Order: sequence, then C-alpha cells, then structure tokens
Amino acid sequence: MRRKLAAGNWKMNGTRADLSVLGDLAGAATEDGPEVLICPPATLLHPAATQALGTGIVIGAQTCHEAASGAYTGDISAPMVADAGATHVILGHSERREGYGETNADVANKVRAAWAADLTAIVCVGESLEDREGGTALAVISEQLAYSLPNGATGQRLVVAYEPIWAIGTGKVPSTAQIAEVHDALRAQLGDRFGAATGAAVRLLYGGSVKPDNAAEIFATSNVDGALVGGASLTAADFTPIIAALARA
Ligand SMILES: O=C(CO)COP(=O)(O)O
Repeated sequence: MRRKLAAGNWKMNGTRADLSVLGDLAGAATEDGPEVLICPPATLLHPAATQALGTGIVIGAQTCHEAASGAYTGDISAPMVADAGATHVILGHSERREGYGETNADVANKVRAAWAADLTAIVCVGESLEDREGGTALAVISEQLAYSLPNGATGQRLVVAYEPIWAIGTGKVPSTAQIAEVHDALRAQLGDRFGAATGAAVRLLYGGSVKPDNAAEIFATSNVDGALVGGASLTAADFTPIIAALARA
C-alpha cells in the first residue's frame, strides 16, 4: 500500500513568522493518515525541521546542487539539506527547469546526490501548454521521466510529481481523464524500467492549482497518491482541507 502524501511547496515565500503554519497543521498529520510534507525556502529548513519534531510533519528542500560541497556560490548541497533536518527534496520543478536551465541530465545528477544523502527525491515532470495543445504531452513527459531518473529507484526514495506547467498558479486544472492518462502512463513506465514492485510502490503526485474545492475530485483519480501544492500550502486554512480530502480518498 502506498502511503498518501500531501506536499506543500512554499516556493520563495515565507519568513520565520510563517512557521506558525506548522503548528496550525500539526493536528492534520496523523500516523495512519497521509504523510504531510512542507518544503519551505532554504533559510527555513532548519527552524522548520526543529519546529516539526513530534508533529509528524516532515520537511523538504526545493532543490539541491549535484555536488556534495565546493565552489558553488549560492548553492546548497544534499548533505546540507539533510543536515538541516530535512528528509525530502523537490527536484526538476518546471520553475527550475525554465528559470535556471536545468536539463533532465542535471535533474538525474541531483537525484543521485539526494539519494546519496538519504533524501527522498520528488522529481517533477510536466508539459507546456504548447505540448498539450500539440498532442505531444505524453511523449514529452515520458522523455522527462526517462532521462531525469538515474537507476536505482525505490518506492521509499522516489516520488514523481506530474505538474502541467499551464496549470501551475493559473487556476486551470486538467480534466481528471487527462490526469489519469498521465499518471497511468507514469506508473507503467516506472514498472517497465524498475520492475513491477518498484513501479507499484513509487508515489505519484499531481500538482498545479490544487485547492480545497478541487482536491477531492483529483484525489479520486486513478494513480493519484497525493498532491504537490503551491499557493494553497501557505496557509493552514487552505492546506488542512486538502490534507483531509486526501485522508478520505
Ligand atoms: O508548482 C506547484 C507546486 O510545486 C503548484 O503551484 P500552485 O498550487 O500554486 O499552482
């Protein structure tokens, strides 16, 4: 059985005062409910991990460098993320691929680094509006998945997030049929590559304009094991009902 996962990506939002959200969410993370993950900006990793102790909430970073240390001004390595108390790292988000030119090969190198530091990698894939309208979405996503993952995936250390770029921060959400088509294809491709058991164990998240009012429908969709939530993870008022919808799914 795959444990469901409600992941919040705070992006470049939040200062120490906003960690009160963790306290407000504490009751929402239960042992037999979905796993609750918050990925704050790097400055908050350590205080967030400290504040989350005992709540059941786990903490993740939003990217990491592929090297463990060295002359990379401004970067943060996977061992540093782990040292801060985080257990997860988002890799290959479209905002990193587009804004920083991260290629599939870069993402695969970062995943290797994350695994070497015992972090669970949440690897993001997703098509542009142009790909969707041109009918190439599935091919684009399949290629991203193939080349963004190194060998050696397990259900424990890999999560894949499907985030159509055109749905991020736009209020637009694919139909549940479109989400199911992609998630079923991801599941099949993971099984072909890593074997049926691993393919069945990797959790698949949907991300892109997940809100309290659409969460239940998305979570009822084939092969959706949770969500990677941006804006609606910034307040407990929005994230709590999303976690509750996932618990009910
Ligand atoms: O990019 C996302 C999460 O990683 C989705 O962001 P929104 O939920 O704000 O659309």
